[in-house]
This record gives sequence, structure tokens and C-alpha cells, in this order.
Amino acid sequence: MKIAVMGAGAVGCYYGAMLARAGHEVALVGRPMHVEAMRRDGLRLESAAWTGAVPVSATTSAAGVAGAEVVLFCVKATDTERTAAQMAPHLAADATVISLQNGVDNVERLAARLGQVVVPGVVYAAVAMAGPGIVRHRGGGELVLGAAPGIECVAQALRAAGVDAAVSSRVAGALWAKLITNCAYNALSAIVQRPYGELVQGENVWAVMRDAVDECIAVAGAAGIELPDGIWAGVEKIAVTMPAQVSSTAQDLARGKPSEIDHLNGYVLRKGAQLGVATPVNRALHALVRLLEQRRHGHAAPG
Ligand SMILES: NC(=O)C1=CN([C@@H]2O[C@H](COP(=O)(O)OP(=O)(O)OC[C@H]3O[C@@H](n4cnc5c(N)ncnc54)[C@H](OP(=O)(O)O)[C@@H]3O)[C@@H](O)[C@H]2O)C=CC1
Ligand SMILES: CC(C)(CO)C(=O)C(=O)O
Repeated sequence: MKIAVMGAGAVGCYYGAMLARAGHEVALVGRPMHVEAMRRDGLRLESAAWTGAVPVSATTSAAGVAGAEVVLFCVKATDTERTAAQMAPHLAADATVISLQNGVDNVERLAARLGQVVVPGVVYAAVAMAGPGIVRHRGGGELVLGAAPGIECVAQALRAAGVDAAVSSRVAGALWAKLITNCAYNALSAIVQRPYGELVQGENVWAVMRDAVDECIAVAGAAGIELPDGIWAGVEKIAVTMPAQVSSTAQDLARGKPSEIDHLNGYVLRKGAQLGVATPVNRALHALVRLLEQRRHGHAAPG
């Protein structure tokens, strides 16, 4: 299968490496530092199960998606529109485009720019770039893909490559469940720059998380989303299974990069406003992260 990865970062390089290792033709579109390393040394995957380099083709140009049967769209939610516009002129009309991103609105925004169907994907992985052209797998890797024509074939290729990939007609609920977990942890962990295990020991932290989650559940209900059972239990589990983890929002802030907060708590408060559901806790968490982002970008308040 001819596969392109748009956004050669942690997620794109992980699934790209797994598919390339299984013999698929993989082309990655990414930043010069990673592209140069991949062209020179291949794409290196470091995981408990397997470590090594796989040959891939790599380019900094969005034209790298030309001719691909499957495109894994793996940029941050903040880059969706801009990247889609770069990719659109090169994309085959019958390519299967899969969004592997956090947030529930990427598919809609991407499809509007591309003028073609986009398949939602939920990513349950812990992966990070460990250097130019090097991706480190820390755990997980499961994918849930939305039901769509031809998608079972892609899921089969992923499974044969060692990725636990399922197809579900209830992917919207799964995406929202992930969004709700992000709304509970990401901003709090970013504001105090603390891992989850420590975070939840703070006074009233569980109560704040519960309030944020309840608001999200109310917004999802008003939006007609069928959530899976056990949302709060799933949220509680994260502090136990990942006590040493800081959120991706915390990592973005620490690196001075824009975070995805507008597509996490920010999305919930916009959707809540549209649907007449109050979201004061999500609004406060969003506002605090935005203030921190501005401070880190040099827009400090006078005095
Ligand atoms: N990392 C993880 O474990 C998980 C991540 N996710 C989600 O997956 C998505 C991707 O995350 P992740 O892989 O961590 O992010 P990364 O920032 O590691 O990867 C995205 C890469 O794409 C690059 N990029 C952005 N726009 C373009 C473009 N137009 N052309 C070429 N390259 C581009 C970025 O460069 P630059 O930074 O310079 O813009 C970056 O190197 C996010 O929505 C995230 O929330 C979900 C589950 C787990
Ligand atoms: C699941 C969680 C909260 C794990 O860190 C995450 O997706 C993130 O940090 O963005």
C-alpha cells in the first residue's frame, strides 16, 4: 500500500515506521531537521518490542502526498487548516485521508478544506520524538478508526504491521471520551507543570476535574453525542496508569509552542455557548492556559 504521512512528528513517525517496517511504501512530509535525518539514516523507531531504522521517503513539501492511497494526517489541531490547504492540490481524489489527532473538530475542518471525506481516528499512544528522525514509543498504540468505505482494508494493513487497529461506527463517542480526558488533565497539568500523580493530590483538584468533566458530558449530550459508559472511571484511571506523565499541553507550554487548548477546553466552551450549556470551569482552564501561552510568547502584562 502507498501511504503518506502528513506531519512527521511523534504520531506520524510511529505509525509510519510500523507500516514501513511491514513493507509498505511510506512517504513522510515533515520539517527539514527530521526529513534530512530520515533521508540519511532512515526512520528510527525505539520501542520495547523493536528498535531499528526503516527506509522511508521524506520531504518537506506537501506534494509528498501525491499518489498516496492512504494519507495519515498527523499535525497538531492548531495546524489543521493551514496544512490541509498545502496538501489539497496534491491529493488524489480517491485517497483515504485519516485524521490521527486529538480534538473532535479536525475531521470537519479538514474535510471542508480538502473537499473530500476524512475518516476520524482516535489515537491511544504515548510517543515522542527523541531526536531528528527518531521516534520513541513509550506505550500503547491502539487506533480506533471511523467506519467508512475501504477503511477495513487499512485497518487490516495496520494490524498486519503490529498496530492494534479497530473500526467502529461509534468513533464520535470515542473521540469525545478522549477529549473529556484531555479537558480534565491537560490544562491543570500545564498550569502547574506537574505530572498527573502529583496533580490529583492537590486540594480540590479531583472536584475541579469532576466539574470540568460534567460540563463536557452536558455539552456532548446537548450535541447528540452518544458517549461510551464509564467516562469518569476512565478519567480517574489516567492518574493511576500514568502518574509520571505531564500533559501534551504542559509539554507545549514548556517548549514555548502553541498548545491545542483552543481545540480541547476551548472547543467545549464554544460548543457549550452555541448549545446553551454553561461551561465555567472549562472557560477558566482555557483562559489560564491562554494567559500562560501569551506570557511565554513575550506578551507579558505591564508592571
Ligand atoms: N504524541 C502522542 O503521544 C499523542 C499525540 N496525539 C495527537 O496527535 C496529533 C499529533 O501529535 P504529535 O505527533 O505528538 O505532534 P508533533 O508536533 O510531534 O508532530 C507534528 C509534526 O508535524 C509538523 N508539521 C506541522 N505542519 C506541517 C506542515 N505543514 N508540513 C510539514 N510538517 C508539518 C510539526 O512541525 P512544527 O512543530 O515545526 O510545526 C511537527 O514536527 C496531535 O493532535 C496530538 O494531540 C494523540 C495521542 C498521543
Ligand atoms: C491522555 C493524555 C491526557 C495523556 O497525557 C493526553 O492525551 C495528552 O497529554 O494530550
